[in-house]
Amino acid sequence: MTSAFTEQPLPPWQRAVIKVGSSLLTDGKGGLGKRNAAALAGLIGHFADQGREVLLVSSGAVAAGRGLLARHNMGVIQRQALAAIGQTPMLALWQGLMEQPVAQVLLSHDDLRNRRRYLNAQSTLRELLRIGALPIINENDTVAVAELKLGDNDNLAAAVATMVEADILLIATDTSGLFTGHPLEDPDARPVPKIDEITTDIMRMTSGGAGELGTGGMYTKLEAAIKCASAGIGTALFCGHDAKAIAALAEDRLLGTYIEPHGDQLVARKQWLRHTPPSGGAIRIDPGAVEALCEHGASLLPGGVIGVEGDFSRDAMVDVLPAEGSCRLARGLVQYQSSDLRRIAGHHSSDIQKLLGFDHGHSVIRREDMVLLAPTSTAEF
Ligand SMILES: Nc1ncnc2c1ncn2[C@@H]1O[C@H](COP(=O)(O)OP(=O)(O)O)[C@@H](O)[C@H]1O
Ligand SMILES: N[C@@H](CCC(=O)OP(=O)(O)O)C(=O)O
Repeated sequence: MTSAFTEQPLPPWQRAVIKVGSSLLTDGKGGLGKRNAAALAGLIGHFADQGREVLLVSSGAVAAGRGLLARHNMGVIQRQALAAIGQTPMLALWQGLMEQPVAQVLLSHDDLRNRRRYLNAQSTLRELLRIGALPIINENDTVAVAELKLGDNDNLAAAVATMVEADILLIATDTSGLFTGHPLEDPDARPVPKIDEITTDIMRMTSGGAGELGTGGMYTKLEAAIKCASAGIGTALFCGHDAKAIAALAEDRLLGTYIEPHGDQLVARKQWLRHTPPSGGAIRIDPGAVEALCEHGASLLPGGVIGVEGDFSRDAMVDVLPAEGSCRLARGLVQYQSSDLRRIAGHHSSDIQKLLGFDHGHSVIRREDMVLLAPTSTAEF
């Protein structure tokens, strides 16, 4: 077998989701071990020093619980109980290694399917990044009934990457990347450094299943990569206990497998925004806001809103119109429902909390949620 991957450059990124598998966080005796976590924490700290944003999806709660209670042959309920026991030590492990505050975020399948809970999770994650905390995300194993369990953190990591519009998903596991067959069972297995598109032949390479401590093996990692690719996000698989692979990442190089996204994330998102069905609602804005949007590519703030037409909910697709006339300037996903927007229209963003008693952020429509339509716009999109 040719076991060696060679280094390749990674595309530039500003926001990453890093997923760490259980196998990397154990000590060989069934409990938590900190050696690999320390190296990965160092890498995350290095990225933070560079001003880049990282969210961590960490497995290891069940493994940590099992280390404390030495249980074997577990069914779902036993795993859920052990996850509840192990979640705190797992989080404490990371907190002990990080300089920045860590934030526990437990998500379930339900949270991702329910629009309101999804949006709240999204806002909280964005706020955590804004204040410089490290979100540490795991599945909420205790409440997830078997048929609604996400089941593996690879797919959870892809959902989080899409939710926060990450530029890249970095998956740390116990093998150097994808091989053409199971690296321990297939003597002819060769490394696969780069994948343009995940085909059924590529999925078949993962039939060997997971390692002793993992859940989905390479199969769920490729599933995650497929989800990310269609959202314009690249995925990198690397070995989290290989010092060379970690050193390479610190220099924006990859020793492992890179799975290309299908297209430019921004273009894909703007395309999606352009074609999302309208809610029938509209927002009228003053000339200063027209200039900010169309010439400077700014977000729409409440101060520039002079009229709200129709009734719409938070996250509805609304048209943005000038003070008079029906020529649409832009369209976008609104952060405040129409009744709340009427109350904050014309006010400074810093007054939102006082006026509404809550705050979904300082913008009415965030730049990344908006697409410009006016032919005279000089701002991008
Ligand atoms: N084609 C393949 N290439 C590499 N690893 C594979 C392949 N097929 C199965 N595997 C297994 O997948 C394991 C990694 O997945 P998993 O055990 O779920 O790890 P994690 O805990 O990091 O999620 C590897 O250790 C290996 O045993
Ligand atoms: N939520 C579980 C992790 C499940 C999981 O996907 O594990 P892994 O395949 O090691 O990433 C735990 O914390 O133990």
